[in-house]
Order: sequence, then C-alpha cells, then structure tokens
Amino acid sequence: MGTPVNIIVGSHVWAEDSEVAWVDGEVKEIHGRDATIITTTGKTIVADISSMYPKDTEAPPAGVDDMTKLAYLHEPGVLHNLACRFALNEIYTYTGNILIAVNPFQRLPHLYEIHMMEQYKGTAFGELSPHLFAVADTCYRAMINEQGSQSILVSGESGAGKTETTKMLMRYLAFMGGRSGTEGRTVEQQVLESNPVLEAFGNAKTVKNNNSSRFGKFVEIQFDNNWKISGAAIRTYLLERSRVCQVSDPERNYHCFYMLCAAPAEDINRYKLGDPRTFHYLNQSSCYEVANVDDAREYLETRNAMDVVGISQEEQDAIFRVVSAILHLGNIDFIKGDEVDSSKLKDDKSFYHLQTAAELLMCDKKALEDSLCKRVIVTPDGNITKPLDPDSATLSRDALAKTVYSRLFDWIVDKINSSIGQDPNSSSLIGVLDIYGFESFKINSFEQLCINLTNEKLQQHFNQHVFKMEQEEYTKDEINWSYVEFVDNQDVLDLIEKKPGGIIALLDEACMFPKSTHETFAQKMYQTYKGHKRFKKPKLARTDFTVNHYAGDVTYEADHFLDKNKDYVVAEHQALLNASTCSFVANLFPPLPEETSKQSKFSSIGTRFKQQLQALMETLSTTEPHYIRCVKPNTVLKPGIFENVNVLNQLRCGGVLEAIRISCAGYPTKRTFDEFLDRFGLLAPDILDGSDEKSACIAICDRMGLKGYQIGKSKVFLRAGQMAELDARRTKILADSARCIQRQIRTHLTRKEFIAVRRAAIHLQKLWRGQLARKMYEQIRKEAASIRIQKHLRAHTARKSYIKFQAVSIVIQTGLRAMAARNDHRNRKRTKAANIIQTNWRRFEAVSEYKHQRKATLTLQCLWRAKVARRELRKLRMAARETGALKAAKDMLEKRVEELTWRLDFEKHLRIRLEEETERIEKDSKLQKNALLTLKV
Ligand SMILES: Nc1ncnc2c1ncn2[C@@H]1O[C@H](COP(=O)(O)OP(=O)(O)OP(=O)(O)O)[C@@H](O)[C@H]1O
Repeated sequence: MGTPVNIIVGSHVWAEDSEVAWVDGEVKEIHGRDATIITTTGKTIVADISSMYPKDTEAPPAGVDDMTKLAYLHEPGVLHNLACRFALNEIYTYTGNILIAVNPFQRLPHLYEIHMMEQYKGTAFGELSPHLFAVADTCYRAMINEQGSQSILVSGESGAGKTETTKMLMRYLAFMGGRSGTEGRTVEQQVLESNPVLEAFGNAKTVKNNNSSRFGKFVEIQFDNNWKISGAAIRTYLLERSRVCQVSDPERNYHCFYMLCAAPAEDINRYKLGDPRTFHYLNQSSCYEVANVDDAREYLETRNAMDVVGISQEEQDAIFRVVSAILHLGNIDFIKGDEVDSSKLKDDKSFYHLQTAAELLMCDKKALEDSLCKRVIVTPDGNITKPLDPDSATLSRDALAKTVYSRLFDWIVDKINSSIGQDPNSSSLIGVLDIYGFESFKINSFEQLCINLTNEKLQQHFNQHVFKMEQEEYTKDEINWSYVEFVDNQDVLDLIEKKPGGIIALLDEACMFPKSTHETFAQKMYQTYKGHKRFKKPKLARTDFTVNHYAGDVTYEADHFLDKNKDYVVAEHQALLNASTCSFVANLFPPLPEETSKQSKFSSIGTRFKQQLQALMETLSTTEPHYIRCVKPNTVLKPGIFENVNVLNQLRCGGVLEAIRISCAGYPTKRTFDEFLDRFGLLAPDILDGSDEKSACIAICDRMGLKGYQIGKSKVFLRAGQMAELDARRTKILADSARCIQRQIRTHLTRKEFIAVRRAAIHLQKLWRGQLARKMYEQIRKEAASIRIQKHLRAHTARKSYIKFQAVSIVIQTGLRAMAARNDHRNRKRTKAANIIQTNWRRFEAVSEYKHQRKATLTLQCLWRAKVARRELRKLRMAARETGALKAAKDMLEKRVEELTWRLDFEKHLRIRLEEETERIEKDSKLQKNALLTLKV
C-alpha cells in the first residue's frame, strides 16, 4: 500500500490527503482498493483509493444506477460502481443520459422478455432501473413529443455487445411501432429478419468475438404520422474485404461459407461443395466450427430470413452460387507459364475449380482464366496484353474474389432496402448506429485508420452533444459559463481527413501517382506532419506512423495502405462478369458509365468512406442523439469476470470518462439549494436560521473560502474539487460529532451489553447447571441400572452354572448311588444267598441231626417200647393167663400192636421223605456252592 491519495474529481485530477496540492495523473492499474497512478511528472504512485469509493450512505453496496449520483465522479468510482452492479447481473448503468451496457456473456432472458417491454413502455427515463428499452422508449417518446428524428449511437469495442444491443433496440422499436394484426410480412418483421441475413454475410468469428460484425451499420427506421413503422433503410460501412481471402488462426471467414458447406446434400451437390477443409479460403485457419453454433441450422434459418426480407428463391440460389464460386476461385493455383513472367493453371485440380467457378458464375472459363492470368494495358497505340506471373495471378484471383463478395454484400443490403421499402412521407425516423469501436492492435493498418476516424468523428459529435447539454443546463440556471473550456479533437480529424493535406488526401495522391510506394507515401507524411502535435514518427520506423487519437496513441503500418485504398475493379474482371449469362452476376457488375471509365479507373476507398461518414454525420446532426456505450468486461468472453484495467480502457476510449471530464471542466457538481443545505448546512448552522436558501448557500461557500463557484437560479454550481473540499470539512465536523456521539452511545451500549451479558450469563449458568444435574442424574440412573443389570446377569450366569453343576452332580450322585445300591444289592443278594445257603445248610444239618435224633429216638423208643411192650406182654400173658383179664389184656394188646404197626409204617414213610428231602438239600447246597464260585469269579 502506498501513499494515501484522495482523488477529488475527474479522471485525471488527484489531490494528496485532501490537500489542495493537485496531482495530475492517470490511473494505470487497479487492484482491489489500490491504484497505480502515473502522474504527469512521471512519478508512479500506488495509492489507497478506498477513501474514494462512494460512501456507504451514498452508494448502496449494489452500486448506484446513475453514475452522476456518485458523490465522487472519477475513474475508480465509476469502475467500482460498474463492477458492483456487474457482480449482481445489473449490466446497465446510466451516466446521465448515456447508457453503459456491460456484456454479461450469458443469456439473461428475464431482461428482454415482452413484459419488460411493457414495463418500460411510456415510463419516464430513470424511473425504472437502467435498460436499453428505457433509451429506446425515451427515443420513441422524444420523436413523438418533439416531432424530431432521433438516433441511438451504440459503440464499444469488438465483442462488447453492440450488435446484440442494436437487435434489442430494434425489437423494442418494432414492439412500439409495429402494427398489430397485420397480415403477411410486416416492415418491422423484415427489419428484424434483416439481421440474420446481414450477419450470415457480414459476420465472422474473430479472436475477440465469435459473431463479430465486420461492417458498420446504420439502420434508419422510418415512422408514419401514426408513429408506426412505415419503412426502413440500412446503410452499411466498410465491409472487411480482406477476410474473404485471408483468415488468420483461430478466426473464421464469413459465416455464409461454413453454412453453405453444411447445407443439405442436395445444395452441396448443386454448388459442388464439400468439406470446408478442402477450400483454401477456409483452411488457412484450423477453426471451422463455432461453439454452440450449428452451421446447418443457421443455413436453413438464413434461407428463412431471406424469404422474409423478400429475397426470392432464384435470387437466393444465385447468391449461394456466387458464394460457392468464390470458394472454388480460391482453390485455383498458378505456376510459371511457358513465357517469361507468365503463369498457367497449376494442375487438373485447379482446372476443375476454374471450370466449376466459371459454371457457377455462368461465364466463359477461358475468359475467366485469361482475366486471372493476363492484364490488358491500354496505351495510346492500342491495347497490349501482358501476362501475369503466378504471384500476380494469385493476387488477381483474390482481388476478383474480394470484389465479387463485396458486390454481393452490397447487393444484399440494397435488396433488403428495396424490399422493406422507404417511406417518402415519413415524418420522423429513429436511426440505430452499430459501428465498430476504437481499435488499437499490435499491427494497425488502413482499416484501423478508417475505423478510428469514424470513432474520432463520433467522439466529436458526442463531445459536442455532451458539451451542449452541459451548456444548456448552465443557461437554464442563468450562470456565467463563458470560460468553460471544451477540448475538441478537430485537429486529429483534420490530420486524417482534411482536404487537401490530410492523411487520406495524401494517400489518394500517392495512389494516383504510379511510381508511389508505401515508403514514398510514408516519407511524404513524415515531411508534411513534421511537428504536428497529433502525429509522430516512431523511432527507426520506415513506414510506421503514430496518430495521437482521443483514446490514445495508435501506430499504423503504412505498408498496405496504397493497395487497400485502391478501389477499382480490374477491367477484365468487370468485363468477364458483366458478360455472365446469369443476370444476377451480370447485375453485380453493371457496365461503367462512359465518362467514369474514361476518366480514371481509380476510386479511393478512404475518400468514399470519408464521404459516407460525412453523410452519416449529417444525418446524425439532424437527429437527437442517445448514446449507448457497450463495455466488454473481459477478454476471455466468459460470464462473471470483470477486468478492471480493460474496462477502464474502454470507458476512456468510449468517451464515458471524456463526458465526465467535460462535465468536470465546467461545474461538475451541481446541487439544488435544498440538497446543498441539506448536505452542508451543518458547516454553518448559525446561518441557516433566518436567511433564505440562496443566501445561506452563498454564505456557506464564502465562509468555507471557495473561489469560482456559481450560484444559479435553483442550484449551486461547484468547480472541480470544491465538493470534496466541502465534504472534507463536513466529514471533519461529522467525525468530531460522531466521535462524541459514539463515546456516549458506546458507554450506554457497553453498559447495556454488560447487563444483558450478565443476565445472559446467569441464565446460561442456570441452564447449564440444570443441564449438568440432569446429566449427573442420568449418569446415576444409568449406573444403578447397570448394576442391576450386572446383578441379574451374574445371578443368571450363576444360576445357569449352578443348574449345570447340579445336573452334573446329580448325574454323578445317581451314578455313585446306583453303584453303591448295586453294591449293596449285590451284598444283600450275596448275604441272602449265603443266608439261604446257611439256612439250608443249617436246616440240612438240623434236619440231618433231627432225623438222626428222631431215628435214634424212634429206634430207642421202639426198642424201649418193644422192651416195655414185651414186658407188658409178658405181664399180660401172665394176666391173660389169668383168663378174662387176660383176654382184655389180650385185646388191648392187640390194639396196641395194631397202633404200633401203623406208627411203624408212618415212621417208615417219614424216614423215606426225610431221606428224599436230604437228598434235595444236598443237591441245592451243591448248586449254591457252584453259584458262589461263579460269583467269586
Ligand atoms: N445483452 C447481452 N446478453 C447476453 N449476451 C450478450 C449480450 N450482449 C452481447 N452478448 C454476447 O456477446 C457476444 C458479442 O456481442 P456482439 O456481437 O453484439 O458484439 P459486438 O460489439 O457487436 O462485436 P463486433 O464489433 O465484433 O461485431 C454475443 O455473441 C453474445 O454472445
């Protein structure tokens, strides 16, 4: 960041730190809020220009719609305003009556819809946001109210949007002046449809613009007594002829060539065309297509538009025949002929193209070849035919192509004019001028000189108009303005077009003098304009010269000036095409009037253009001009990019800043008494009480020590810088007051804020604590819940494992108990078995014992009883012997014997059973023994 500089007014006047130390300089570059300024003393200052941007209160962030509303009217302010608006897609801005249109490089259909036209219809200028419809409407209203012709001058550099703007203007005028419900083709329709036709033949893709108009255009729309469109005339200027034969990469030739090559197959065959890459006039550049443009569709649309503007099918056919003939002409190549410095067709291909071109032009092919390879020189002794070398033949071929094309273009324009028709009884007209802007390239030639001459002329017209309007305001307010200086560019115009002595006049002279070369022409210029303040000879230049135009220095290369200025049709070409059996072609080359052909073949393009310009200026001078300055925001043709330096340059070249400068040269700041007091009353509040507005204003100015200001009937007129001076004082007072107010307010605000903050903090704390408690409670709940969950989980797990263990142990216990039971059972069984065995054994022993005892007892008893019985018997016998006693004794004894016999049988039977039982027990014990043995095993 460099020295802070406050720009006070104007595009070139600066002051440091609001001091009255003026610095003259120019803004070279702007980066954000820094500007590089080259002062007139050559010093470079990088300045902080933020203070120059409009104050917030005065300029809304979206910018102001009229630059004159800016408190500071200077380059950075204007630029900043445009940039702010552009960023919001507000592409239109006024500077007083001038409309600045920044090309958006994107379709903004909402801006041009029919309802927008309805809105602007009859609305006062400035009431709605800036728009080209407002300009067109003002123009239309002015024509009706003032009964006078109007013109709209659209200018800007290539690609700035002039043609689009012109088309929109024409659409609006057609909307206002159209006849509703008219049958058939209306004039306004034809006027509108003339655009695509002219664009097809006069527009081409250039580096700067994909649809660049290579000619200037003035459309005169005539209105009848009912203010309806009754006729129109289109005047075109300086079509770029050289493009027909010479195209540089990445540009294209005229659109019509590519359209024709993309035409339906039937047309392609008819015109013997093909791929554009096969034609020399098209393949010098590798660019054949334009983004978003379909040449085939454009061809059909152009044909359609041709129908609308009244070009018949036969004429259309002839037009496209000529266009294709030009392409074929371009493919004719020459090589050295048999004679010295002669030429002939290079090969069969060249012959084919010559033949095709001749067929399409309907002329004799031999005559065509001769007209290209030979030249007839008229001498007092008769005509001499001179052969041309291959280079000259090629030049002759290109000259023919260029002439045919430019005649074709002129024919189309004339045809459109005659078909739309002129209204001789028209009461007023509105002219729309779409003309090339100021051009300054690395290499500038004759075309640039003509274009820049046009712009100088228009600039003069513009300056005069702006100046006039300014003066009108001074006169209206009855102020003395005699010393307002007006910077005129008449000297540049004189340098170029004055007759005799101007550059064009010198060029014409040089063209008529056969031995002239571009060097002799340049030398002549150097001599003639030595010391001219608008003409310079660059160091070491042989043919270059620099003209100091209003928009800056342009260095021209005089090398091709002579050729480019010569506008004559080679007699052989004229004769050849005039003799064509196609009436269309023959009409393009009507026979020259006798005296013209005798006088001189030379006609100067420069002079003709000058005359055309003169006629245009005369027409313009009879109209009330309205200006639209188109601005190209960037060189990459993309939306949303705003290149400051580029735009600044265009504003300078377009005269916008010049208009501001003119305004600054007088009294750039005008404020009504009311506004003035409103703004500056605070500089002297005591004056305001009691005195009238005018004297209060005078008193304020005097108290502030202003010199040179003027007081009009209703306004205060301030000189450059005075507004800023007053503003600086006002700012100081405002700043002091503001500081005081700020102090109080800040204290109040800070206290209020503190209380609010404290309350808020307490509230916050409360909420926060609540929040914390809630959180903690939540935490505790969660913990309790988790413990319970753990408990249950553990219980569950324990239960599960217990049940598992229980099941296992029961199984084990069951197993063990079963085993024990089985053991016990086995023991019991064993014991039982043993018991049984023992029992049986004991029984056996007892039985055996018993049996033995019983047997013994029985035996004993038997023995005893036998002994007793025998003793008895002996007693009884002794008694029997005694008789009776004896007999009873005998019976008793017999009974006793019977009983004993029975007992003996029973005993016998018992003993047999016992023996059987014993036998069985013995068997059982044997079995048991065996069983025990098995168990043991
Ligand atoms: N108002 C607009 N809205 C949208 N696009 C626009 C507008 N104006 C211009 N353009 C775009 O910018 C391109 C160039 O505009 P235009 O052809 O009007 O420029 P020009 O100034 O006439 O250029 P030249 O002098 O080369 O003919 C257009 O093809 C279009 O794409």
